[in-house]
Amino acid sequence: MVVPSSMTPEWREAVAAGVLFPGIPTVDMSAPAGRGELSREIVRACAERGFFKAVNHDVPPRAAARLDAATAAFFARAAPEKQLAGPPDPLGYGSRSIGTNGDVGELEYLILHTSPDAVAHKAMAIVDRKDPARFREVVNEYVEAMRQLACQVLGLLGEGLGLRDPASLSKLITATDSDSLIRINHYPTPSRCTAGDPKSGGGAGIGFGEHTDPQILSILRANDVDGLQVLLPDASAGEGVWVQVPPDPSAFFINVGDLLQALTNGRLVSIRHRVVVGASKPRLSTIYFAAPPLHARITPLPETVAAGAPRRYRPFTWAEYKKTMYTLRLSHSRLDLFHDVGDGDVAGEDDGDQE
Ligand SMILES: C=C1C[C@]23C[C@@]1(O)CC[C@H]2[C@@]12CC[C@H](O)[C@@](C)(C(=O)O1)[C@H]2[C@@H]3C(=O)O
Ligand SMILES: O=C(O)CCC(=O)C(=O)O
Ligand SMILES: [Fe+2]
Repeated sequence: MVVPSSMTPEWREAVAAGVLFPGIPTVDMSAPAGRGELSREIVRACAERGFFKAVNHDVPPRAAARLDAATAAFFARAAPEKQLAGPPDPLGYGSRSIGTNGDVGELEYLILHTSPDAVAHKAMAIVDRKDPARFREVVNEYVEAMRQLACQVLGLLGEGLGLRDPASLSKLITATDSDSLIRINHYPTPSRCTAGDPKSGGGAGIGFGEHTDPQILSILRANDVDGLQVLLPDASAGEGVWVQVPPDPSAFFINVGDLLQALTNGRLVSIRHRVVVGASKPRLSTIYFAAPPLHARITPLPETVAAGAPRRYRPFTWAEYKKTMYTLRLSHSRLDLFHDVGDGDVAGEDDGDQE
């Protein structure tokens, strides 16, 4: 387990003793205390942490098991066969390189657009030529389950934030031309040459470098291999601390993306996270990135801008944001480039035309 050096002594002691994983909220999606309490809990987790673990959700275990079997079979193929599905353009199969600006990690991956047409095309062309219908069916089933979970969370956030139309966030991702993605990451066990290399941190290496997710909401599920870490605020150290997220294959880890931070004027925070590898088993993770259509206009929702407070972000489209993001390194704080430096546009002067 990684115990970040900048942790307070109390935290360090508790984490080392295994009695506490500070700051990772767990949310029971079956709403034992009622829907109102559930929506408040989710808003609080997304505002204070930008991240929570969802348990007792409605996603059928079968959907996850079938996708894991199909993707594990894909990654088990010989390299030249997998490379037929790459290089990522930015979708498709990739190995080690992340994006096109020099980022690398100890992983291989598959990124797919979630529209049924795009899934069908990839299934037929590259992923499973022997049985494309099966791959298509398995991916579509999982994507549909993720879309429903994302809508449930965004609906609850809409209620908890007191939006005039509580469905306005979920509507952004349900449009037929939504730009949502699914990504499957496979982190092989570190090779013998790097495992003992002190420069690689005594066996631990960077699987996926630190970053925020650009979209609205990300839903991650992984096998029982650890590695995911989130950067949590540490009031006493004045800087963040990297906290290991204990694996739980039956749960979903949900994080706020940059667009949701902008839509809520910074009330909900897009959390930085990374994957550190070094475990003795390969890690397999699947992430659904819920995104709006390319033309969607992103601007702080009026209800999230406190009276008299400035809007922190200027209006932009998801297409514009994406274009900028692909020119930047993984770790870039890209949302900062969309700060409103303009004419003192304040709450109450609502231009209200959210798409
Ligand atoms: C370096 C990059 C990879 C990335 C596109 C980018 O230019 C910056 C954001 C990266 C990221 C992080 C979250 C997702 O894994 C991802 C698919 C996304 O939408 O933004 C990746 C991009 C990628 O790997 O193509
Ligand atoms: O693979 C993981 O567990 C997380 C990867 C990630 O954060 C991403 O792909 O954006
Ligand atoms: Fe991520």
